This record gives sequence, structure tokens and C-alpha cells, in this order.
Amino acid sequence: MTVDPRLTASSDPGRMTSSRLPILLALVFSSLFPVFSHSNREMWFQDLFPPNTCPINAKTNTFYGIMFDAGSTGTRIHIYTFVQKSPEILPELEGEIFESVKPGLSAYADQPEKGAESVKRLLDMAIDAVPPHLWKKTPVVLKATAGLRLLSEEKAQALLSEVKEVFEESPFLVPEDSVSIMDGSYEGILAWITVNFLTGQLAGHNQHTTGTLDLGGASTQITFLPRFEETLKESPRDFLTSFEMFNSTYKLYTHSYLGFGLKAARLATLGALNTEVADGQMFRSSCLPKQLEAEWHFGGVKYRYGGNKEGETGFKPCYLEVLKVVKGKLHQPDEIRGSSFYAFSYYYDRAADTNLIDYEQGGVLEVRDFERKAKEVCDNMERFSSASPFLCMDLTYITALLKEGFGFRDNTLLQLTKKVNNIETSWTLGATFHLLQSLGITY
Ligand SMILES: Nc1ccn([C@@H]2O[C@H](COP(=O)(O)OP(=O)(O)O)[C@@H](O)[C@H]2O)c(=O)n1
Ligand SMILES: [Ca+2]
Repeated sequence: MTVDPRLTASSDPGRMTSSRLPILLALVFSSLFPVFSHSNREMWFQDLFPPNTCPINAKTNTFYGIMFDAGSTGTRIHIYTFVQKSPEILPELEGEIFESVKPGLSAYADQPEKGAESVKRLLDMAIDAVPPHLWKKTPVVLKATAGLRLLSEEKAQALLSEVKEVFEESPFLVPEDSVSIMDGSYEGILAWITVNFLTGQLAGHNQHTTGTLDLGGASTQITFLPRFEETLKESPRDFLTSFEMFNSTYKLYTHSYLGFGLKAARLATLGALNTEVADGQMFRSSCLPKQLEAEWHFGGVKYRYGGNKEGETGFKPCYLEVLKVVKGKLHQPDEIRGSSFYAFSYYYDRAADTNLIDYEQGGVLEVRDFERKAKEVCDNMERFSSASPFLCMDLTYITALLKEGFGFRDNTLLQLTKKVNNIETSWTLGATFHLLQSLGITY
């Protein structure tokens, strides 16, 4: 994947003197380069030796980290491989094995054992991927995001404790606190670290970092490194988090908006979020095809929804409906208006679904491209009826979230990215760095 040069606009590293959260990253930020170096590793004699006696591997030490992402719409396993070539140099990230299952854990709110089974199926992959002699040294961690945040404490805990049992029965290293619900601010920071690490923007001292936008099913995150003192002054205090890197403390702006993920926003638009749903109750919207009547399951609840049979449909009434969900609900930092951002998750999926970007390659869009596509889809719903009935609502929500929610300009650039150098742009890599560092596994 190529990175659009327009997206590497310079930014001041924003070093701060205070150290409110002296977490992570001695590993991350002292081992940035070289990151990917497999190209020269294939040697003619490698096939002649078993891997552990091959001369080229004599000094290399491979280790693994397993991170589960229990998202609101699916559970994913990331098995990262690191190689330490000699004790003097720091480890390199060599690759990732990734697999996912649907639905997410929160769909098993009333059947926690079944939820844990879905985790077990993924964990079995790690048994095949990690060599047996390394099982005991390989940590396994699961972090749940917005789906579990929205469940009752009791239901969420039941799921987490079933998963913990699965981990304890596995041959892997199970650290304390290995199964938990992650704080939303970490979700943003760790994704920002992943993206800026993978694009090499954290190397050296004159960093050019890029902000990140993640749109999940139930929550959405915005994270960037402020360049202007104004932003630091004007932001709510809990939107700013410091962490250490290269002996400096960096202060990021990050916030996770719970209930503003794409699927939660569908419910909010329909007026069905956080309400007791009466049996057979029907939720209607001008963002849906007129004649549609259907059912939808989310977070263990069944919803009936449909189009405005008699009333209006199309982009204009839909935008007004969606606007009620976002207007005045989000903090709008001035400085992001002129910046560019990496955007992934549902930003990527919906852009790919409507051919705004190539599904494999990703691409660069302006905010107005989402609006143009939303108009096209909403004003011609019958033409797009074979796609999801929610396509109009989703694109309209993305447009409203970017423009009226965060306050981006029509021409703000978004780099839509799923993978960088074949590694998923997910918070899970940043979380794995933190995990390995905290366990002292690499040194
Ligand atoms: N490794 C991953 C994980 C999720 N996703 C995307 O994230 C979106 C779903 O978000 P999610 O299930 O993690 O929901 P949240 O718990 O983050 O709200 C979908 O668009 C997925 O395609 C991804 O692109 N890559
Ligand atoms: Ca997510």
C-alpha cells in the first residue's frame, strides 16, 4: 500500500514536560527500525536444515504475542511474530496471522459459554501457529470494546470469566488481567500507535504523525497529536492523555464516543437506542427503502425496522434525521479541520462497498466524497437495493459524523487503510507492544 504524500503534513511533536501516564513503549519507540526486513532472509541452503539448526537462524530468536479483539460485531485473533536477531539489537515485527468470527461476544450475552466457545475456536489456530516449545512463553490476552461496555456489568463479567477459563485451559501464558474491557481512550491511543508505527512515522525525533479515525459498530474514536497550544487549552481534560516515548512525554488528544459506532447510530437514528423495545414495535426511517420491513439483531436484542411507507425518503430527510444523532454531541477541535487522517473500520468498509476505494488497496478520499456517494445511494435506493438496506443511512451517518460531528471540512483528506505492510491497522498491535513490554518478554 502506498501512503499519499499529502497525508504526511508536518506536525510539531508536541512534547510535554508532565508525565501523567508513564505507560508503555520503551519497546515500541526504541525498536522502530528496521521493522520489515524479511526480503533478504531466504537463502538457498535454508531448505536443507530444520529451522532451529539452520545457520541463518542460529542467532535469531522468534517469539509470539496473541491478542484478541472482542469487538461489538466480531471477535478477532491477531498472532504476531517477532524476531530478535541478536541480544544487542531490538526485536523486529515479522508478521501477523489474523482470523475473525462473527457475531461478537456481546451477541452471546445470555449464553456466555457459547461466546467463550467462539474464542476457543480462534485460539485453536494459535496452537497450530505457535511452535509447541514456545506455548508457555506466549502470552494471550483479550480486550473487549464497545459491545461489552454496553452490556450490564453482570452479563459482561459472565462472558469475561468464561473466556478466562478457556485461556487457563490453554497451554499459553495467561497474564493477570488477561481478559478485560478496554478503556475507550486506550483504544484510540493504541490504534494511533499502530498506524504511526507501521508507517514509520514514530521514528527519529522530527516526527510527522497522522491522526486516526476508527468507526466501530458501537463506538468511534478520534486520536491525534495536537500541534497547537490552543487545542490543549480548549480540550476537555479527559480527552488528553500523556505517554512516554524516546524519553519524552507526548500528549495525545483522544476520545471514544460510546453509542456513536455505525450500528449503534442506526439504532439511534431509528429512535431505538437505549429504549425498552416493546414486542413487535416497528422503527421507521426516511433513510430506508420505502417498502422495506425487516428484523435486525444487535447486542442480543431483536429490532423490527422499515421504510417510511407513506412519507419522504432520500438524502435530504435522511440527513436531517441523522443530524439529530450527532449535532452538538461531539467536541470539535479547531485544528483538525485542516489536517488529514487515517480512517479505517466502517469508514473503509462502506467506502469499499460503494467503490469509492479499491477493497484491497484502500485509497485517499475527501470528506465530500462520502456526501456525494450518500446522495447517489439515498436518492436512488431501488438501484442499490441488492446491497444492505442500511447503505443510505450508513453513508449519511458517516457524512454527518465527519462534518457536523467532528467538524471536518469538505476537502479534509482521509487515507482509507485496512493494512500497512500486510499488518492490520488495529489497536491490537499497540496493545501487544504494551503487553510484551509489561511482561519483560523481549529482553
Ligand atoms: N481487525 C479489524 C477489526 C475490525 N474491523 C472493522 O471494524 C468494524 C467493526 O467494529 P467492531 O466490531 O470492532 O466494533 P467496536 O467494538 O469497535 O465498536 C468493521 O468495519 C470491521 O470491518 C477491521 O476492519 N479490522
Ligand atoms: Ca473495533
